[in-house]
Amino acid sequence: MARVAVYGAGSWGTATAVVLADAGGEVALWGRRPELVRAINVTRTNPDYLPGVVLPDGITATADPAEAADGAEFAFLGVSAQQLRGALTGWAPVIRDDTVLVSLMKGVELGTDLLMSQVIAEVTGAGPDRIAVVSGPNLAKEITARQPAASVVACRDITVAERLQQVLHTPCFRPYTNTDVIGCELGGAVKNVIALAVGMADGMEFGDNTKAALMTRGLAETTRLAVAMGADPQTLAGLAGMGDLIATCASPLSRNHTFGANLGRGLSVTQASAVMTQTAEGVASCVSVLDLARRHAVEMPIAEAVVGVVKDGVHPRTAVKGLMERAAKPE
Ligand SMILES: NC(=O)C1=CN([C@@H]2O[C@H](COP(=O)(O)OP(=O)(O)OC[C@H]3O[C@@H](n4cnc5c(N)ncnc54)[C@H](O)[C@@H]3O)[C@@H](O)[C@H]2O)C=CC1
Ligand SMILES: O=C(CO)COP(=O)(O)O
Repeated sequence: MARVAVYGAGSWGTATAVVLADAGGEVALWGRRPELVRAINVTRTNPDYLPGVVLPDGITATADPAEAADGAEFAFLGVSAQQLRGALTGWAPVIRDDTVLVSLMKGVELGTDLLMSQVIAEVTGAGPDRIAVVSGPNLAKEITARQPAASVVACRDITVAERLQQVLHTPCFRPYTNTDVIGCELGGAVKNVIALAVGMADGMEFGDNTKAALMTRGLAETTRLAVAMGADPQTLAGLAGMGDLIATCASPLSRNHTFGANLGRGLSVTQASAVMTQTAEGVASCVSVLDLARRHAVEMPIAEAVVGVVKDGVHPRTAVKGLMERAAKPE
């Protein structure tokens, strides 16, 4: 039986703990608020993030990072991307140097433009064989309802990816291995930005043609960036790319889509932020994504339009007009 730690008792950390426990793992779920940890252990639910979902017996919550790390083969990291560096700096001293660090996050660090695997490497000094990523079309609520889903587990060391696949494999959750860590991470981070754009289109009551155009051209610009950064374009055609883009852009459960829809309906960024209780990673990461694009001389017009709306106060309708007025070009 695998002994694993999950750091972050939010929506996705908790849902991942459920998958790991369903797969037979003994799971220590670290939460930063002792009152939530107590509530999880007493009620066997996470009332703040996944109310109504009964947590399997294999999960024990703790507020002590050392207790969570004790004997863990894998440490899954599930806080919001902009908080990872600070949080991991606190946990790193208690995590054994043979524990594999697994990013659950879909964001790019502001200021450094680093992917989460790169932040993990920088903070802990771990090599590529100790850093992995889980990414794919995995909306937490559907996962905890045990609806059939697939995902990607990526590590440069395929044997580590295969072991990770085993510890996450359940009758409802089917992980595929990959060694393209950067491609998987970029697929996850950039689809959040595209989902903001699709959400805006929904909020402005545009129809499916608009959404299909944004998703398809969004995937094209994601793939351009990923290839420029050394990823395999096939990764972006898979679950961590197209798969996650479809789920996130289509689902009202997506926080990024919801945030974008509120902007499209006319809310300001401040108003849209005020009604969010969970993380919408694209809102911060769009800036780092665009930065990466500029550094790698890659055109990302949709990401640029999203940054215009989210950071520079451009009206979503003006942003659409800007996209439509771009010079005509071959596909
Ligand atoms: N919810 C979902 O369906 C999925 C989410 N993800 C990704 O997982 C990551 C986490 O998202 P969610 O769990 O959904 O967000 P969430 O908003 O539900 O939870 C975030 C968690 O991070 C914790 N946290 C925030 N700042 C912290 C800090 N400084 N120190 C320690 N803990 C801190 C919060 O207490 C909370 O437990 C994101 O990158 C998201 O893109 C990936 C796949 C699915
Ligand atoms: O990553 C997700 C699904 O795969 C969740 O998307 P949101 O963060 O937009 O809810």
